[in-house]
Amino acid sequence: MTHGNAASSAICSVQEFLSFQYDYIILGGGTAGLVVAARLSEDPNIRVGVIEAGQDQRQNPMVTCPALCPQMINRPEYDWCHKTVPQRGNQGKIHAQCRGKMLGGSSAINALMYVRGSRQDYDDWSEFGEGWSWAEIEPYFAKHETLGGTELRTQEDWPFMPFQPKSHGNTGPVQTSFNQWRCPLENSWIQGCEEVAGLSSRPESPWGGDHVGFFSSLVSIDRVGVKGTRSSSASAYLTPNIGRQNLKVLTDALVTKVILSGSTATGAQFIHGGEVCEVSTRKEVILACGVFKSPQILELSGIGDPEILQRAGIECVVPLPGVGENLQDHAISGSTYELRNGVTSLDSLLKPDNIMEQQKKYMEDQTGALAAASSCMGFLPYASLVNEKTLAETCDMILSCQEGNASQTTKSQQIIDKLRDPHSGSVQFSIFPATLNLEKAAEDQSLLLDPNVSRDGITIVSMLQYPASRGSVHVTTSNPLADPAIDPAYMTHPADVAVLAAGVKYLERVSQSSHLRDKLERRIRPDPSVDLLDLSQAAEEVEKTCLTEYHPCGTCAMGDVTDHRLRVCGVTGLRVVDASIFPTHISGNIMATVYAVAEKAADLIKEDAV
Ligand SMILES: Cc1cc2nc3c(=O)[nH]c(=O)nc-3n(C[C@H](O)[C@H](O)[C@H](O)COP(=O)(O)OP(=O)(O)OC[C@H]3O[C@@H](n4cnc5c(N)ncnc54)[C@H](O)[C@@H]3O)c2cc1C
Repeated sequence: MTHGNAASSAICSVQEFLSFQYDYIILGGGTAGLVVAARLSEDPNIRVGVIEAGQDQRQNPMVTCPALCPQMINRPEYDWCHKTVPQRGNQGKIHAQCRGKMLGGSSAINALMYVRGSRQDYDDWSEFGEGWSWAEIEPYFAKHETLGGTELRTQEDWPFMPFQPKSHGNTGPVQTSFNQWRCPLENSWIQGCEEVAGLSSRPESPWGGDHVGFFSSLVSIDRVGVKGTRSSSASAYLTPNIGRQNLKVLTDALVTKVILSGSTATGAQFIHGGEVCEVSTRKEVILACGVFKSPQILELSGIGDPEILQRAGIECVVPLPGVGENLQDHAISGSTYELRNGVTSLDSLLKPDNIMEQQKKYMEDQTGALAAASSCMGFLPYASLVNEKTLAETCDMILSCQEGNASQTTKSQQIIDKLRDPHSGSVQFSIFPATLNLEKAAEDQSLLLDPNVSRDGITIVSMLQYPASRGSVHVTTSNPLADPAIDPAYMTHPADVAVLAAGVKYLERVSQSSHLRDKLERRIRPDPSVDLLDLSQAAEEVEKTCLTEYHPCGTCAMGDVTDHRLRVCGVTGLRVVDASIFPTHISGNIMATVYAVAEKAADLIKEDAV
């Protein structure tokens, strides 16, 4: 490993960046992009250039202090602040779509929950690309991770924080840990969920391919090195390699297209300081601009559906109709409750005196609420939430609404199989120990935390893991400065409404469980007049209040847009490596899977270079 001159930095001026010849150009220095950059530049003979639209925020406390992440949302210095088109399945609402705009990308703005999908999710992926089964991707989870500080779990919390060391890495760049600070109500919620689901045990190893059940999850927070700080792809993969002479990173540079010579990618065009610049590559261009911008850049480069490109005034160079299709997101819906007198949540911690105490604690020993993230969660099979008749009706809805090509038919069948599977985590649940306003937050996520609470509250949410709805992201103009049209198509499939409603109904029962009922004063949202135990009323609510879990994926899907080695079909020298290559959604939060995809992609690129 070459670290070069310690005084030099990979982050450079545009003049310096343009003065080099690169073997690989990576477009987007986000979660996946920086993994690939770090792995490829391990060979000192390989020169790697990264072009990132955002800035270097690695030392900014907003990024490094875990609890401050909500404050970055909807601020253009951190967030792309995308908007969706009006959502016809959600009363025409325009949803905010936050994406990290800085080195580290969304791993630098996200809510830090460290979760992996189920074994079956990746086995299903292998139907769209050889080499992506659970057995084949599992080593790349361990490769990116170091699980630290497990000895810091208190005796009381220990039973709620199960893990098996064999499922975790201990030398990877991304630091994971359990929360040290937790809201006292979290364990009661876990017990209430278990009581209603009839579960007598917790998952043994939630990161080992089976996470059905309830537990306090890991978070991407360092407890060992720079204690109490966010571990992002920038801190994990760039900071340790910042002195490499063969790695150059340009910030504040907006990629506008991939340069093609015929159907071969030869470089990239970008705008920096108002100037249009071009950079060429000897080997490959790696597109890692994320789920919304990677398909946009392909289309701006003339790769995509000829009709869509023609409408936007872009000449089609490589027809590839799957680009920008297959957008899938996890949708959330849930309820907010006021707590009884004497029962507290994060709401009281946010009061001025308490927050000052927490700030002092964070400064002193990097612990307390500011060094924590929301992490209590669980997964249940849909088949366990509804009776056989409702299950059959939901599966029939998917069968009868089937449209599209053979790949979409396979995807629909996989969803049906998972909904029927009594061991599949097809619905995720979580508790946010604060009063949230889910209804307002859909349109402006900075309004998620309700500031005007007289009593402490909690919000419990249900999350659809295998959406049957399919949305899209497409250019509407050849102007690279304009956002693409983002349509997640929330709740446009009746099966999605049915699954999410069943989750909301289950949580209403949890609120009445013996572990919670004497701690909750009343439900404040949805209005108590709504009977959430009635599936049709719960369905109306989810159609009204759903919003993103921040997990959009699938817009340059493996099998449709890329091959199994993530090479763009019909183009030489161009790969996509980010959340857009997911062919189908996974159960759980997706950052860990993006890291694993990027680690595996780096190996594929190295193998293909030989
Ligand atoms: C608010 C929020 C909360 C989340 N919470 C969690 C969580 O708790 N747990 C979890 O597992 N997942 C979470 N996620 C999801 C997860 O963080 C993302 O899915 C993942 O990080 C995406 O990685 P990526 O590499 O695909 O894209 P990104 O990390 O978004 O990287 C794309 C990069 O490309 C850059 N870029 C884009 N366009 C251009 C351009 N034209 N030119 C140059 N650069 C460009 C961007 O600035 C960015 O740096 C959350 C996401 C968000 C936004």
